[in-house]
Amino acid sequence: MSTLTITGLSALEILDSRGRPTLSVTLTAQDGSRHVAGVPSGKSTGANEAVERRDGVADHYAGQGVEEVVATVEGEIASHLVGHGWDGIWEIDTTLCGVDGTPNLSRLGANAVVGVSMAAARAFAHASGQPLWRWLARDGVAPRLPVPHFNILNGGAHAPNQLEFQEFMVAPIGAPDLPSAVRAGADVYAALRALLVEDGLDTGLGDEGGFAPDVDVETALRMLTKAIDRAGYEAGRRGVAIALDPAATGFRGHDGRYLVGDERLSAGDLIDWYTELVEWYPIWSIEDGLAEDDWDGWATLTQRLGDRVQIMGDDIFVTNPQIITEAIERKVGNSSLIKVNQIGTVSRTLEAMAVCRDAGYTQMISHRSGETPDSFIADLAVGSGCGQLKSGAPARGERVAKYNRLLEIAAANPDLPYGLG
Ligand SMILES: C=C(OP(=O)(O)O)C(=O)O
Ligand SMILES: [Mg+2]
Repeated sequence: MSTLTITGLSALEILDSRGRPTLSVTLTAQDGSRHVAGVPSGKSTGANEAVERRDGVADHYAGQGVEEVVATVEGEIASHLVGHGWDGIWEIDTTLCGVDGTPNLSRLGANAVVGVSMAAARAFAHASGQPLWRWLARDGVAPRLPVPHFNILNGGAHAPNQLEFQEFMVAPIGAPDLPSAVRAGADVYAALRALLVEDGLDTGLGDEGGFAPDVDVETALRMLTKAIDRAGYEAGRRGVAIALDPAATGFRGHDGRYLVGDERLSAGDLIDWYTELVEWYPIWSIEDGLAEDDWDGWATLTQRLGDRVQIMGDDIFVTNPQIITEAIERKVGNSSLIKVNQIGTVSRTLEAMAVCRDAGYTQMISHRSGETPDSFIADLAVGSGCGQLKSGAPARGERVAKYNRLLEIAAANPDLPYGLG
């Protein structure tokens, strides 16, 4: 094991992909090497996520800044970390959580903590002489190149249209290798653009780089299926499948009904509709199909569709090992989305993934809708061997940075397997 002595810690307020303030953290190690992490930021956040801290006063250009968070990294956090030798990321992360003292990192800010934790992980990888993905691989886990899930059609909180579902992703599950999968994502994205133009629909983009036309859910699914075909791929698991993130908390009314078009659906109605959609379209995964507090509905959804599609929790699980453990006990979902900033440290992220693995729950590593060019999650997806990554459309620099990092890893490591595993 390599010991890491931290000699410096600094932070900077930068902009994320939405033009909102976020921070980058730079950690300097004893050998003079510098390790930088860019902090992402979600918009459709789960109620139980670790808390992103922002300055109290909304400022003139982009909402609330993070200057106080920058000061916390350089002041309080640095005072606990700099000048000490550390034996592992667990030790640093445990110290950060202890110094924070709250269950959700709200005092220091999860954005401060996660930036330091990611930079520290990079420093440990460097000290061990390994690429980040290999250093992140834990005992008993076989690294692999994940199936990229390209979010090419955006709705919900990420787009100005009326489309209820937040994300319509294409997943080249049947591609022979990672480069072919990335090419397939780009081909389908281009085909969808052409279809939108042909139909006179808007080709403006949502927050994650997918198109944001004003269409309803079934039209979106029809267009996606057609785009897959038009691009020359087989629609379905042997070729390019569809994954949905309805992010259902976002279209649930105060009375607990789900508001879709003119309809006010119960959880049961919505589950019936999902069952039909899975029948009619090549859907392989549904994330946040019901609201985050609708645990009974989730159990029913899992019972009804869990043996046919991946039923994945995002807002409901928030990458929290305790919540995922409860979900496993209650047979809620069969898969978890994994977002590092949702739980706040690299160690707790790895713990959440281990809990999933032990229970046979699949996992998908995820970006946030507000991103930087940081490609940490690409390495995490490979090292964890989970087989799935979502990072938005195959366009826009902050999204493409992750897919391009996968391509780099693939090129340098031709023996790494590709696929769901
Ligand atoms: C990536 C997502 O969105 P956000 O980052 O806004 O939570 C998501 O809901 O899966
Ligand atoms: Mg989600």
